[in-house]
Amino acid sequence: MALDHEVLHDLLAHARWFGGKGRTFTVSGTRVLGSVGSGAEPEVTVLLVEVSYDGQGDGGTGGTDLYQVPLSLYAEPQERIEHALVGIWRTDDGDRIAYDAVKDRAAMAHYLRAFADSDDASDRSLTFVRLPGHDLDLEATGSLFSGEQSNSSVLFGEDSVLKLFRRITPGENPDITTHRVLTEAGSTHIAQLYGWIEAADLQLGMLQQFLRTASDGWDLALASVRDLFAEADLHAEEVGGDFASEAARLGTALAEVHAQLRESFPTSTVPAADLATAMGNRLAASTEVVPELAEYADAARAVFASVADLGAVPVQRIHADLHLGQTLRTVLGWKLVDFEGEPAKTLAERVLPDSPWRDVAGMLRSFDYAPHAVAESMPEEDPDVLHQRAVRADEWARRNRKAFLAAYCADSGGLGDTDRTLLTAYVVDKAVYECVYEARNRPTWLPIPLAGVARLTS
Ligand SMILES: Nc1ncnc2c1ncn2[C@@H]1O[C@H](COP(=O)(O)OP(=O)(O)O)[C@@H](O)[C@H]1O
Ligand SMILES: O=P(O)(O)O[C@H]1O[C@H](CO)[C@@H](O[C@H]2O[C@H](CO)[C@@H](O)[C@H](O)[C@H]2O)[C@H](O)[C@H]1O
Repeated sequence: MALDHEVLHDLLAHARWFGGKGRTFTVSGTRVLGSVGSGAEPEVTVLLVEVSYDGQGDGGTGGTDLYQVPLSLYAEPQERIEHALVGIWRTDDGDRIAYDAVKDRAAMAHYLRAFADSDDASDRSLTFVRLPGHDLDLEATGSLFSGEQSNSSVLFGEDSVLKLFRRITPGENPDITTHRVLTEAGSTHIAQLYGWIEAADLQLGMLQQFLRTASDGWDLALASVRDLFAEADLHAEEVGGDFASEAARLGTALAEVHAQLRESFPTSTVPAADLATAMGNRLAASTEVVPELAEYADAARAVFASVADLGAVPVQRIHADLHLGQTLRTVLGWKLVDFEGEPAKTLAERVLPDSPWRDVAGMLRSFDYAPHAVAESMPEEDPDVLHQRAVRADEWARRNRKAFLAAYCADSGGLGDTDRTLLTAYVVDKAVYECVYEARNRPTWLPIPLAGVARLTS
C-alpha cells in the first residue's frame, strides 16, 4: 500500500506547512498510522512520512523529520475535490484515488464522528480522546482555515477547530498538554480543549473551542497604528484607535495565565549563568546567519553578562513563542493561542520550563514590530513625513509596552531590579532570534528587529 515517494515529495515541497522549504530532501519512508472512520467512503488513511535532508547547501545539516499526511481514498475520481488530488494509492486489491483529507469535508466528518464516538475503542490504531463538558455539533461542516499556518486547522462551523499537527515528534506536544491543564483549571484566556488524537507516543492533533468573535491581536494593533499615522497632528492617546487599554488587558491576561501555569506544572530554578551562556551562544550562532549583528555583539554580550550574577532564576511552563499574532480579542476578552513553542526548537527543548519573562519579552518586541511593519508597507520619500512617522512609531510602541508591562506587574508590586535585568536580556535575545527568523523568512523585514537590537544595545 503506497503512494509514489515522488508524489509525496511534490506535495510536501509545495505545502505551506512544510518546514524544510529551500532545503534539498528526499522522502525516505512512509508508515500508515491508522485510519479514521468505520468503513464508509472515503477511507481516511493517516500517513507518517519521513523526509531526509541533504547535508549540503542552504541550511544543509542533514537529519530527518516526520510529517503527518492524512489522505482521503476513493475508488472513483471526485470532481468536487479535484483541487485536492494527491495521486494514486496502490493496494493489493486495486488502486484508490488519494486526496488531501483536510480539504475534503467528507473526510473531516469522519474525524468529528470519531471524536463523538471516542468511547468506542473499535479502532485502536488511532486514539481519539475527548474531554467532558461540551456537546459537539456533529452537523457542522469542516472547512480548511485559509491563514498562513505551520499546521492545518479545520473549522467545524462555529463550534470547534481541529488542528492537525504536521511536523510530528514523539512525545508530549505542549500545545495539547498546556491547553488541557488550562482548560481543566477553568482558564478564561484560552480556547477550551475538547479533545486530541494520538497514535502510541505520537500526538497528532487537537480539537478546540472555535472562538467565534475573535479578532487577531496583530491585525488590531496594525489598525491602531494606521489610525495614528493618519492623524499627523494627534498623539497616540488622542486618536480613536488607541491600543493602550487593550495592551493593558493583554498584560493582565498573561499574568493570570502565568499564575495558573505556575500552579499546575512543576516549577524549579536554573542558574542565571546558564541562561546568560545560552543567550550568548544563540547570539554567536545568529551572527553566523546575520553578519549585521556583529556590530552590536559586544554590547549584547554585556547585557547577557549582567544576567550571569543573578543567582537562581525561577522557571515554569510558559507559552514560549508569544507575540501579538498569537493573541485573539473576543467579546469576552483576550485569548492566547498556539502553545507549541518556538518552531525551530526541538520538542524536548520546547517542554522545558523557562522564565515567564521570555513571554513578556515576546510581547514587548511585538509592540515594537507593529508600527515598523505599518511603516514598511507605506513607501514614503519625504524626509519630514519619514521623521514624523518614526517619532509616532516610537511613541506608539513605548506607550503600549508601558501599558502592557504595568498591567502584567500590577499584582506583583512592580518590576524589581532583578526582573528588569532579566527582562532586558530576554528582549535582546528575542530580537536576535527575530533577526534570524526574518533573514530566513522575510528578508525585507530584517531591518525591523535589527533596529531593535541597535536600540536595545545602545
Ligand atoms: N480556537 C480558535 N478559534 C478561532 N481562531 C483560532 C483559534 N485558534 C487559532 N485560531 C486562528 O488560527 C490561527 C492559526 O492558529 P495557530 O494555533 O497559531 O496555528 P499554527 O500552529 O498552525 O501556527 C491563529 O493565528 C488564529 O488567528
Ligand atoms: O507564529 P509562529 O509560531 O510561526 O512564530 C514565528 O513567526 C512569527 C511571524 O509570523 C514571528 O513573529 C515576528 O513577527 C511578528 C509580526 O509578523 C511580530 O509580531 C513578532 O513580534 C515577531 O517576533 C515569530 O518570531 C516566529 O517565531
